[in-house]
Amino acid sequence: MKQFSPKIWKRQQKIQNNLTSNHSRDTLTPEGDDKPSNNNMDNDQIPIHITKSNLENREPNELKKILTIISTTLTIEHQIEHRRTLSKPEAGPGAREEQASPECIQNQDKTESEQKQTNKQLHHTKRREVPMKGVATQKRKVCYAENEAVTFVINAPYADFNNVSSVVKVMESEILLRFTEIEKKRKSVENIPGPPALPLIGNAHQLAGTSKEFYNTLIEYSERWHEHGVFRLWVGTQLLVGFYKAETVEVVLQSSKILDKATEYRFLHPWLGTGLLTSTGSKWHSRRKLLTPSFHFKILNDFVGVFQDQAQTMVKRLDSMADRGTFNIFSYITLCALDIICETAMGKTVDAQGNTDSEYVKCVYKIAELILKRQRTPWYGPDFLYNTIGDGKEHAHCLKVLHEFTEKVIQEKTEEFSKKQESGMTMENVLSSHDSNEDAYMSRKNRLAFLDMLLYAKQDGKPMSSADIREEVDTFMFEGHDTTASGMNWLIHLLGANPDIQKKVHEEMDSIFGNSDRPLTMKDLQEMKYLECCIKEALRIFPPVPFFGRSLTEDCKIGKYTVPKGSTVVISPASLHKDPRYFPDPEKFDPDRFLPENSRKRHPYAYVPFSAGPRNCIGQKFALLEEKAVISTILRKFTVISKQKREELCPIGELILRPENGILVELHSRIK
Ligand code: HEM
Repeated sequence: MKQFSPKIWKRQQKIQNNLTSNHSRDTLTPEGDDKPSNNNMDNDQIPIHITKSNLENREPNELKKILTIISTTLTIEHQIEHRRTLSKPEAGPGAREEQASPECIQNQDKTESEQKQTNKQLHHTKRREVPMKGVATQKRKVCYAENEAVTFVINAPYADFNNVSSVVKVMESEILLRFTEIEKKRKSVENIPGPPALPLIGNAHQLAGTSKEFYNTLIEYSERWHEHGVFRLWVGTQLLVGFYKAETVEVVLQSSKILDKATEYRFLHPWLGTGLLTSTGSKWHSRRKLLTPSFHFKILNDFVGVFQDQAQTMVKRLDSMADRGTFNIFSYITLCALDIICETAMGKTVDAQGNTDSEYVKCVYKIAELILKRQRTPWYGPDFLYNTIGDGKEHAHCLKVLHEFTEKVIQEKTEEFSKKQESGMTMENVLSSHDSNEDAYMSRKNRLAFLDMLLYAKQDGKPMSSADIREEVDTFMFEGHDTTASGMNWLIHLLGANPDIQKKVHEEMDSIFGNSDRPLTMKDLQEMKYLECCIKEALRIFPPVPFFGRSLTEDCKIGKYTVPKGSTVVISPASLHKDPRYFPDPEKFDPDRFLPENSRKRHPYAYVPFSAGPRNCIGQKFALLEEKAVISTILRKFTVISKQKREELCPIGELILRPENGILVELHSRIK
């Protein structure tokens, strides 16, 4: 028979008071006597019964409260109390395990803090873990997972006592709670239009096809429910709400509260950690503040030299394809973009264009493919399963290669940086020595990279750790090359399919460069006004990031609809950008839409290829400059003829929007 100390009893009372505030007391009373001092209980019972019948009639919020109270009050201390009791030989079923732990019994010679420490360690090592979906208990807290797709482990406080029946009861009530919550959620969003959902799997079966089908389904739904501005889907028990009208998108993107990324981004964590793209809360805030100066105009000015050099390398490769019929230009542009981001992010050339066998380059592509596959394959979710299968092993190999590469570069740069610091160089000196001469071509030796800026950056007076730096460098590598590559490829198709528009770009190039083949400068890029309209229009028709997601941390009101907390919001620029109210004849490639006089009055959230609001793309200026530099270098030299019709392009909405069949073109040398 167990004895409970007055302290524990107080906790019991607290639970009881909370539980019985609205309901009849007899359903939830602790077993045994009501009195603190003689509170006898059966060994294989926990002090409180939590059964379906006494939870069934409660509101989900109340249920949640009850379970939170129970787990916060049954603390480590409580368990230690149990251990002490159980360590007595007559203690019953749990006794054997505890007898082997004489340290459990309070040692009078130890100070209180030493004792606490010992108990803590004990608790930690002896704790048994009961796997369970949908809820996590960490020491004192029950955290409710907002996304049922995640599997958590409940470190059930009772598990230490071989008290299986009690654990089962807790689990039963948790499962009941989840179902009650989901049912309530389903009812509350019934008025949001969407396809009928099956029990448990929801609409997962409709989304389970290829990336192309997935993309097409989302586009189709946004067209079907266009006038509502939202549609809902259930992926298992997770609610996804699509937003694709300027008025609804604005509510999410302008909010300073809806800043958390959707849970699907967690598969990027092994590679990118929680860098700027994937972090949340105060970490994101401070990183964003810290990294913004890295996109300073003076730094971007240095990058023009990189754009120029890499675009020249690409044009040399394209020379061998010119005037020779149709070929796929996709990988030429993509490898150029990869070389650009390597050099600008790390100050290192990987020569992807010259060395397509590079292990690093292969792993960059492979890991993106593996991440995407994992996002769409529910059983690939749990790490312990994923790590044992072929894809998981390949993923681990790629991670090793990618991280080792960035770590090596960071180490080399850190050594260089230490030398510079010894000679008294500061961030201010560096920036002032990089006077923004828009007309100058910066030689490779003098260029700065993002990594240099990160080494100089200080957070609360302290430099960033090399792990922090790696997160950000890897994030730039991921976010900063496929996106621009996608944008440039679609643009090349559109220019090649619209000779009149291409002619205007040629005229603009000729007016800036004449017959000269001199290197381009920042000033030249700023003069490319018409090309900029073309780039923006291509980003409208084919947004490189076709969807992005946020997780709602509170209910979100959209007109007559309430999208509940915990839902994933999917913003779809791919659908948003085709709204005929803002873009009449939306499929038409018409760069004039972006002339200042035509875009001034447009709804600010009708066009968001770089997202918008506080979590917009930090690299958008960089991206526009890079696209101008690369495309202008191609068009100074060649005329492009597209060899595909629009319907033959088959866009696939993966992590980025890419053409299923590549971009088939003919290049003809320009005779000026
Ligand atoms: C055409 C090219 C690009 C497009 C269309 C694009 C688009 C986007 C979009 C839509 C987001 C928001 C994603 C989300 O909320 O999940 C984003 C975020 C971001 N982008 Fe870009 N991007 C481009 C180029 C770049 C480049 C070149 C860099 C870096 C050099 C970059 C770095 C980032 C980072 C770090 C974020 C996260 C920002 C934050 O959460 O504070 N992007 N980008």
